[in-house]
Amino acid sequence: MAANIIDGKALAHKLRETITEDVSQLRQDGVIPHLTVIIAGDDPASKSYVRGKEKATQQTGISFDVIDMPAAISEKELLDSIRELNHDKSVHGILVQLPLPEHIDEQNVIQTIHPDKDVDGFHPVNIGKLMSGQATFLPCTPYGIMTMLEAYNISVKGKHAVVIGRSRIVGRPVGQLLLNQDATVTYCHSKTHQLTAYAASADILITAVGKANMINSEAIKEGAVIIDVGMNRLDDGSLTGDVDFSSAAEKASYITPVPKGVGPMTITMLLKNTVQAAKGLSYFAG
Ligand SMILES: NC(=O)C1=CN([C@@H]2O[C@H](COP(=O)(O)OP(=O)(O)OC[C@H]3O[C@@H](n4cnc5c(N)ncnc54)[C@H](OP(=O)(O)O)[C@@H]3O)[C@@H](O)[C@H]2O)C=CC1
Ligand SMILES: Nc1nc(=O)c2c([nH]1)NC[C@@H]1CN(c3ccc(C(=O)N[C@@H](CCC(=O)O)C(=O)O)cc3)C=[N+]21
Repeated sequence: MAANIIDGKALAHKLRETITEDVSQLRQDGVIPHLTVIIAGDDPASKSYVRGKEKATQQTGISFDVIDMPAAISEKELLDSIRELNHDKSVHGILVQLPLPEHIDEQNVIQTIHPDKDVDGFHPVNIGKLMSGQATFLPCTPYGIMTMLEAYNISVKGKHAVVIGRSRIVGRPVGQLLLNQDATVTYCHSKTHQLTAYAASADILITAVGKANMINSEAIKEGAVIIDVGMNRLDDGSLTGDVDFSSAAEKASYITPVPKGVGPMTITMLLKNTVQAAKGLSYFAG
């Protein structure tokens, strides 16, 4: 079987048209949706992701600013500037780019962002709401994945979904969203025995690890849907996912490429969450 390619970039473009209309309506109503990004240090990959977010907000009419902090910033100073943004009525969304410098406690930072401005969906209150199926900001990458599956009419109900990776920002929440939609979910991670056997039993395989080509066709069931979240920069400067795309595409029914798969959807859902924050609403996680 030759797989259908899930075109995240094209879907992202289509969704951004609706977002642009929403922003224009909000602006007519006197609300200028605004996202503030905080970045600490000068990791080139983080800088490049933030530029991607800036470009996407500009394209859709969302107002954007970035607060650049030195890597040596104290945790207290970082938390103080988040508290200031929490009180600033012109700021609807706050995103602190991860990873943070090692001396800063990531969890303290996330918990300081007001849950109503947490457009990343990382605050424990928002995670708790997601877990209990209440309205909330969904984390952008898992939200983008669910949106892609829906757009391609891929039903998850009753299917075996295997998630490789259990991070708080990708693996865990995407598994929870799949479970909310009646998939049977298995999580795999670095301590999993027989990972290949689990992967090969997946109807839907989500890889969120960060290891180039760790999954090849041997670990894929005929007709499986493959969602590759991995972003790995190779020595030649090119980007690749966790899945060996060409061999996997021979067995899968659907597959996301890297780049132009999950990445553009992540940014689109951030735009959507920011507009939603500006409207003072949140979503239903069910
Ligand atoms: N496209 C997009 O929009 C986004 C892409 N990414 C990319 O997705 C990937 C994952 O990101 P993130 O979740 O933040 O990463 P983390 O590093 O936080 O998590 C990686 C996960 O992979 C697991 N893992 C590591 N090695 C293995 C292995 N050999 N076998 C099985 N599991 C393993 C880890 O297990 P353990 O828990 O046991 O350590 C961990 O759960 C990265 O490449 C990142 O760049 C991330 C965010 C957005
Ligand atoms: N607080 C926080 N929120 C995040 O959402 C967050 C974060 N920190 N830290 C890093 C990860 C990573 N991430 C990506 C977003 C878009 C692309 C993306 O657009 N990728 C393009 C390619 C980009 C390129 O060519 O460099 C693509 O896949 O086509 C990738 C990765 C968000 N993250």
